[in-house]
Amino acid sequence: ALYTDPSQLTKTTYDFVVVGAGTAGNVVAARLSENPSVSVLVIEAGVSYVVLQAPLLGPQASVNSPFDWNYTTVPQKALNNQVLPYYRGFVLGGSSSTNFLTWTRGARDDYDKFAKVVGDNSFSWNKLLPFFKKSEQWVHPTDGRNDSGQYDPSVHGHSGPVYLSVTGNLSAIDSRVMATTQELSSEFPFNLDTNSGNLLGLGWIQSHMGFGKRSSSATAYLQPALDARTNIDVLIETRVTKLLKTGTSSGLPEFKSLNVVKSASSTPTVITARKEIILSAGSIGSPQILMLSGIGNPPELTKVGITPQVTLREVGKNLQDHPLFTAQWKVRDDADTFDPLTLAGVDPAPFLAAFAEWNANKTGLLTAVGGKHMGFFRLPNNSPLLRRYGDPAPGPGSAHYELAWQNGFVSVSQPFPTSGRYISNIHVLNTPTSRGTVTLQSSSAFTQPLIDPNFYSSEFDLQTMVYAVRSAQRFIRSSAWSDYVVSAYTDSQDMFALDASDETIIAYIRRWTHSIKHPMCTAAMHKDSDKGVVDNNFKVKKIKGVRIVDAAVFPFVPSAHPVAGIFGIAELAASKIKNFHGI
Ligand SMILES: Cc1cc2nc3c(=O)[nH]c(=O)nc-3n(C[C@H](O)[C@H](O)[C@H](O)COP(=O)(O)OP(=O)(O)OC[C@H]3O[C@@H](n4cnc5c(N)ncnc54)[C@H](O)[C@@H]3O)c2cc1C
Repeated sequence: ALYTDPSQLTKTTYDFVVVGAGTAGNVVAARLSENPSVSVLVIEAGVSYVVLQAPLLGPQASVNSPFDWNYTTVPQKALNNQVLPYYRGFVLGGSSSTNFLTWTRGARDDYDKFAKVVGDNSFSWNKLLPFFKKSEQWVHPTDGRNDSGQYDPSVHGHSGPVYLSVTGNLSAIDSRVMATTQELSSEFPFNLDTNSGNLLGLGWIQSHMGFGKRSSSATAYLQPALDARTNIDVLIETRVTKLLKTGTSSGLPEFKSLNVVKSASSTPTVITARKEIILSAGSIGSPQILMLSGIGNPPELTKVGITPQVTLREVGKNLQDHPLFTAQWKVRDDADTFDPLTLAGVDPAPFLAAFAEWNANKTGLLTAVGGKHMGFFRLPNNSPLLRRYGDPAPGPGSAHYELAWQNGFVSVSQPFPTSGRYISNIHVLNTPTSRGTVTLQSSSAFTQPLIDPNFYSSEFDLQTMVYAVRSAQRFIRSSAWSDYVVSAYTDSQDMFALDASDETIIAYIRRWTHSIKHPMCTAAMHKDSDKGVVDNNFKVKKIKGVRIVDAAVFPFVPSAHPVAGIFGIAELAASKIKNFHGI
């Protein structure tokens, strides 16, 4: 059943207690509850999800929204000391209910390196592929077009819970993008399916949506489990404030209870797990809960008035994220872009009509995300950057940077213009070498932690983005765009000038970079007992009774968008936990 207050629970002891009904938490909870003899409670700080389902409205789900934690970063030195918004889902489904729906697993090399770092072959690409497939169900796009030639069916799942498709509604720029892959095939080769393990090249964007709607871990895993089973309960709008030590096991402190509250002033209710607590509160929430429980780096805990209980120095360290910025070109006034729906101050009629169509039939413009293509690329082998700094990529099949094209004005940081037609380039750094932190600024679970992604603290990261800009410039100057693109947009004019210096490009990057919202690795898995926070079975080191299953456990950020990988890793974790308990 679904509860909104701890006082409504009919019991406070369950076999498994999952903290966070987010992307990974719902996978684990749903899989564990497949066994009717097992009881599962999922605790979620955020709210119920029902809205947030129209794919094109993805970005509206997070910005200043009640479905988001509305975190901010500490001032970013390399970004002119700007404080950035740092979005995280605060809702059933977590960030899979508020994200931009892009579904990429990453490269075969990313996971083969993962397996090496954690000393467990189950994390290699070949061993993970069945779990990636287990989470997905390929469906055809809502516009009814034939999607063959736009993905490879053999590398996808066809009966899993999460709907996956190439996005509906072809757009005016698609044929020009495809023409560019032919004209500049050595720099931008076409890749039939960037989710095949072979990530590199330019392909059709795949999104976690089906039948015109977002498919999240709430709609795909949690809701069906709640509808069909009596052994799973979900408690929403309730925050876990700390884990409680309940005894010792094999000489280690055991934490099998936790405190939950409705608000900062409520008296905590204690909830207990007979078997295990699974932390799936995400890369900010999971380390925060560990530190609030006295598990972390002792001097940092003492500083905020918390008595250290277990020394695990890497809790909250190793934060990795992909920086991103957008830049736009003005295109012909008669171009068929989505700008009439999205620009600031435009006539609301086209949007209202599109929304009415989506509401009635789940068809139309809102069923598509803003871009149809993305590409994953590497610095050239002879790049001076690789000579100077070494290659941080997990392997030669991993991407250093990503470019994507949107059929209209898109930005995560710039103000929107009020008129015109545009194409937007998205630039992402996929192998960041900067490392950040999540630390407590108070002993209260209601004070947001200090989040420092520490963007561009490494010169490699900044210079790779400069290379990405020059690459995007070559793309749009190919002949496919000569009768379409008019000029660079005002903000991008200097940067996209043919003779732009590195300094000019860097000034733009420092001004407009934001997070792509992929924070990971803050409770990293490592094979050595004195490194990282969890072992290869997702168990928190030096204590008993707690595992972490979410984005925090990745040892390094994959060289693509992470959500598909998180679903796959959560499927693997659920299978490991079930095997361990023989359920
Ligand atoms: C706006 C946005 C856009 C993104 N776009 C993409 C994209 O297009 N493609 C992609 O691959 N990735 C994208 N991402 C990233 C991706 O969605 C996340 O990395 C992923 O969903 C994280 O999964 P998770 O299970 O680690 O955490 P989450 O899904 O965030 O789940 C954590 C859950 O724990 C809950 N929680 C936290 N603390 C507590 C507490 N103390 N008590 C109780 N509950 C708690 C949270 O409310 C949340 O529901 C985006 C993220 C955002 C926010």
